[in-house]
Formats: sequence, structure tokens, C-alpha cells
Amino acid sequence: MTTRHIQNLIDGAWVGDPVKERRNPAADDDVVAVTPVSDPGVVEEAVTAARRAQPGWAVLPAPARGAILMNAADILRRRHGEVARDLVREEGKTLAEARGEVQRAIDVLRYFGSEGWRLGGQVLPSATPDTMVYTRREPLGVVGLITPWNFPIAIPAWKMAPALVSGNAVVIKPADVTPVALHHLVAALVEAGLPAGVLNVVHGPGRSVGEALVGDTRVSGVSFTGSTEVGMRIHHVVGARRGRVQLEMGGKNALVVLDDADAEAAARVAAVGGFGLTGQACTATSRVICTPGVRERFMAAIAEQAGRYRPGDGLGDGVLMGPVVTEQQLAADVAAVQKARADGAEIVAGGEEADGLLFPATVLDGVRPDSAAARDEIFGPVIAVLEAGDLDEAIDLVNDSRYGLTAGICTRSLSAAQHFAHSAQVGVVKVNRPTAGLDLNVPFGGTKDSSTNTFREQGPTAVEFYTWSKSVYLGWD
Ligand SMILES: NC(=O)C1=CN([C@@H]2O[C@H](COP(=O)(O)OP(=O)(O)OC[C@H]3O[C@@H](n4cnc5c(N)ncnc54)[C@H](OP(=O)(O)O)[C@@H]3O)[C@@H](O)[C@H]2O)C=CC1
Ligand SMILES: O=C(O)CCC(=O)C(=O)O
Repeated sequence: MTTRHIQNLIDGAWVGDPVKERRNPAADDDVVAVTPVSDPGVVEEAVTAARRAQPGWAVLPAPARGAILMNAADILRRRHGEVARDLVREEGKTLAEARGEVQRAIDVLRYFGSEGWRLGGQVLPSATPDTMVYTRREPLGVVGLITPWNFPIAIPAWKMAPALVSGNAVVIKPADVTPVALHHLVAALVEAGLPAGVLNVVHGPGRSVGEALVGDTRVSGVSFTGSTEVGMRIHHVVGARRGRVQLEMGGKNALVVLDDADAEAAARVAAVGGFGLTGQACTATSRVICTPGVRERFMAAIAEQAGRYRPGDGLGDGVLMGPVVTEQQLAADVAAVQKARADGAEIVAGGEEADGLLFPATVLDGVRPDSAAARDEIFGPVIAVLEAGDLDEAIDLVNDSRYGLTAGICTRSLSAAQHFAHSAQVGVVKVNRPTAGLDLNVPFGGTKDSSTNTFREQGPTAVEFYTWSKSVYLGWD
């Protein structure tokens, strides 16, 4: 297996000594990558380079910027298999999940590449004679992107692509443990013709490099995906200088299963949302709320599903669930299940016994709404099952959370589905579909502690975060 020697990208040059190892979570003897451990001085250089490059990039016609994203998509497509295997090795996804994520990054580049032909404003009537009014979208300037390990190529792609096509220069700090997938994306953009300095990458710890990026007053906007704790801190720092902030943080996403649902189908939906991606998605199904008539059938079906998601090396045949990403995340998963047991939950599948970083798909029954298992994000393959008397009680439970990212319902009733869709205090509602898994052309974001609930990511609205609106009055005599 190849070890990737990865460097920072500053002003078009690959620099920095790769010293820090990342090992495969499924095979500790497999060194996937070595990366630099940068200090805040490197961030300073990166932002300086970005500042220098941005005006030249912004005056290129938007279709020319978009064409570079399109070229990068083609380059990445040719490397699809190699990138997907590296992604399995560094993050622990299954090969099918990794292939899907790489394809998503390619499609995101294509989508925003073609946005280059559509970026524009509005033409409006003026109250003044012989005057035309139109709006333009101006880039913010230099934007900082801070990304997590759980979608190490798709999330950087869906932040970078709208930022770049709308004329910004970018400095990105990827998650420390997953440098390789991002490197493939960045290499494709460089080979596709991105001018030096327009995209800069700094590897290193969040608490030093990430903080330096967030704290640099030349950075006009920061887009972050990760924990609520770090996100809130970023909001505080960037907000204090009236910078623009976009945060995608945690979730405690619930799936409601009503009496009229097909219990087996609902269990499959819950398992894809809760155990797929090893439960390591902010959109993962973390709570299932059953009404009494379906509960018994659902419990039998979800226990059977948990048995199918036996954890293993994501490169292995037929493996539906890969390992947990790190020891640190494993410790959090184990502690959450132990706490749930101590709080009186019954473990009907899985449990806290891990084999290395292989953690079993776990189902907790009899979870009290006020307990940690019902309230705190776990970020592992753990589903807490709660009971509600009827749909309205279920909706109250869904909304009784500090988070508001996604929610789902399994039902055959159109009116129940509609009532739920309109009452759930979340950014994304799914009916008879897993809470995780998003279309790249659809706005994404949440409410409450899940998001800044202002600028949505993905889809046509994504460029709004990276631009501001200017109104031009054009008069003639
Ligand atoms: N919403 C989501 O999709 C995600 C949520 N999470 C949640 O967060 C928990 C912890 O995961 P973790 O990876 O530690 O998440 P973090 O929020 O710590 O990390 C996310 C990103 O922020 C960086 N970062 C960390 N500290 C700072 C800081 N002080 N200033 C600026 N940037 C910083 C990280 O860098 P570095 O990697 O170097 O620490 C990483 O690039 C998970 O258990 C899960 O609950 C995690 C990942 C994604
Ligand atoms: O569910 C998805 O497809 C995306 C999830 C996501 O954005 C995240 O976990 O950060």
C-alpha cells in the first residue's frame, strides 16, 4: 500500500515537511499518509498569497473560472478508483460509500462549474427616468474553510467550488486525520489550471492552525463543518469582527415510525441512516421514535438489520460498515453506550465491546427522553429508540432537542407526512427515506445549534454565502 507524502499548498508551491503519520483505522500497520504539522506562520503566508491572487481571479470571466472546475472534475473522474481506495484507508468508509463520496465531489465540481454560466444579479425598474438598475454579486475576497474528517473530499468540494466560481481566493485547513482525499481534490484543481495563490492548503492542528485562520482579520468569511463546540467558538471570533460565518455542526436526528408504516422497510431506512457511514454523519439517524402499534415489529426488524451491519475493513467484500475513525471517537461511542446502560436503556443489539476500532451497530431500547442517549450527539452507529403515544407527541419529541438538522418519518399517510414536514423544526425533512444522504443541488443546513441558519450550503443558494450584493444605478441623458 502506498504512503502518500502530503505537503501544504502555498501560492502555487507544494511546501512543508511531511512528518505526521495517519494510519488506516482498519489496519494499524498501514501508514496512509504523512503530513506537515504547520504553525500559524504558514497560515499568515497562505492568507497573504490568497490576498495577492484574489483580484486577478475575480476579474476572470465567471465561465472561465467554471471551466477550471469542470476540468478538475474530469481529472478526478479519471482517478476515481484510486481516490476512493485512499478514502477508505484514511477514513474507514466502505468502498461503496467512498466511491459515492468521490462521485459526489466530481458532481459538485461540475454543478458549480456550470454555475459560472449563470452567476448574475437582477435587473430592476428604477423610479428615475432614463435609469436602469441592476445588482451584481461581488466575491467576499479571501475565505477560510475548515472541514471535518467524515466527508473529507465532498465537504471541501461543496465549500470550495461555490467559493472559487464566485471569484474568491481560498485558504483551507482540512481535518488532521484525513489529509489524502483533500489532497487529490486540490491536486486536480491545480492541474486543471487554477492560478497560483487562488487556493491554499495548510495542514496542522485545529487549535493552532485553525485558530490562526479564523483569527486572521484579512479573512472575510469562514465556512466550517464540525463540532458545535468549535463552531460556536468560530462564530464568536469571526462574528466579533463582523465577518461572515457559515456553520454546519451537530445533529440528533430523529426518525418517526408510525403505526401504519411497513416495519421492515422502516428498519431498513433507520439502518441506512444510523449505521451507514458508521453513523459518522451529522445527518445520521440517532433517535427512532415509534408509536405503540409498530414498536414490537420495528424492534425485531432493526435488531435484524444491526446484525447485517457487522463492522469490518471497508475494502473487504460485502462489508456494510467500516471502522470508527479514531481511538478518540471510539472512546466517545463506548462512553455513550455505557452511560445509556447506566441510565436504564436496554441494549437489544451491539453494545460497548469493540474489536480494535470495529464498533458494533448498536440499538438501545427504553431510552428516556431526558437521558443523554436521547439528547446528545454520539456520532457513532448507535440508534436510541423512544416511544410516543401518537404523531403529535412524536413531533414534540423530535423538536425537544438543541439540534435541528434533519428528521424523517415512515408512514403511508400523506396527511401525516405533510403535518410532520411542516412541524419539524429542522432544515431537512425526509419521508420514507433515511435522514442521512443529500442531493448536491438542494440547499442544506439546519436550525438551532445545528447551523447558523442563515446561508445554506449546496444547491443554487450556496454562492450567496461567498458573495455580497451590490446595486448599480445606470443613468443616461
Ligand atoms: N457536523 C459534522 O459533520 C461533524 C461533527 N463532528 C462532531 O465533532 C466531534 C469531534 O470531532 P472533531 O473532529 O474533533 O471535530 P472538530 O470540530 O474538533 O473538528 C472539525 C474541524 O475543525 C478543526 N478545529 C478544531 N479545533 C479548532 C479550533 N479551535 N479552531 C479552528 N478549527 C478547529 C479541526 O482540526 P483538527 O482535525 O486538526 O482537530 C477540523 O478541521 C464528533 O464526535 C462529532 O460529534 C465531527 C466531524 C464532523
Ligand atoms: O448526509 C449527507 O449526505 C451529508 C452529511 C454531512 O454533511 C455531514 O455529516 O457533515
